[in-house]
Amino acid sequence: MTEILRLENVSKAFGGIRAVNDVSFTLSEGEIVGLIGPNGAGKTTLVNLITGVHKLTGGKVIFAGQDVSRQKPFQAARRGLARTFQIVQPFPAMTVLENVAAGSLFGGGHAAMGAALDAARQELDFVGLGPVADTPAALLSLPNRKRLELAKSLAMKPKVLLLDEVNAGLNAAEIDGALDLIRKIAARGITIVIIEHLMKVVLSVSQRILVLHHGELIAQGDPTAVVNDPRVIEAYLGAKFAARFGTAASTSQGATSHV
Ligand SMILES: Nc1ncnc2c1ncn2[C@@H]1O[C@H](COP(=O)(O)OP(=O)(O)OP(=O)(O)O)[C@@H](O)[C@H]1O
Repeated sequence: MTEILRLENVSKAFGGIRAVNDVSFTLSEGEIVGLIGPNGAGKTTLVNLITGVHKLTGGKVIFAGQDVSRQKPFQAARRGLARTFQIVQPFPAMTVLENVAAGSLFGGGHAAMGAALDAARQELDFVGLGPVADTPAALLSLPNRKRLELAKSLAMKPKVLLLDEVNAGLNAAEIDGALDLIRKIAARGITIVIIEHLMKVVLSVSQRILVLHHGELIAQGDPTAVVNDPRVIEAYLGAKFAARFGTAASTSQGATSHV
């Protein structure tokens, strides 16, 4: 598989707090990777480091072979590093279509309005919002606002898409729909990093899982092996969870790596 993103010993300190500490991993084109860890583990900070929102205290971010450690957020977006936010905030008075076209213009996918609107229509059809393209964004339901957020990111022509709790607040059926869409996005060759607290969801969609704890990457690997990893159980999952979900452990022992 072709490498698209590599973090080398990435760190971020806020004063005395080491929010991210010496984290290294690589992502391949088109893979879906779950990023998990307790509250305050450093997940959102890591996304902010990858997308140029925060300056690195140490280490390097390499995107498509290029050192992008010092990039600004707009440069990250234009390169194809897109992200969604925990709280979805569309421009409420603009239509659904206009919101997505704005994403396309910002991301540099299309410089001209006509081309941006065409791309926006395509992405709205892809996420299933074609029929409500001319509706003001304020009138969308929560699941549809989340789809809108995805369409906006896709209009930026991303190569890597970082999804920060994209399923929060959705019911089981809505989550299934969102996961189908995430798989369809990955099938286009876009790499997906999904931050998610619902383990059932992470396990059903991720090909690989990264575990952060106190800013450190304590394990990475195959989902079954990760949920059976004693360090991950102790730091995050708890023994009760492991007993429920970890039964297939013996088949893939050794697939995690401690770092
Ligand atoms: N801008 C900031 N200034 C100071 N400290 C920060 C800042 N952003 C994050 N932190 C601290 O860095 C640590 C990691 O926070 P972060 O939000 O990245 O964790 P998280 O894993 O995303 O948590 P959650 O699951 O609750 O969203 C926390 O101790 C947090 O208080």
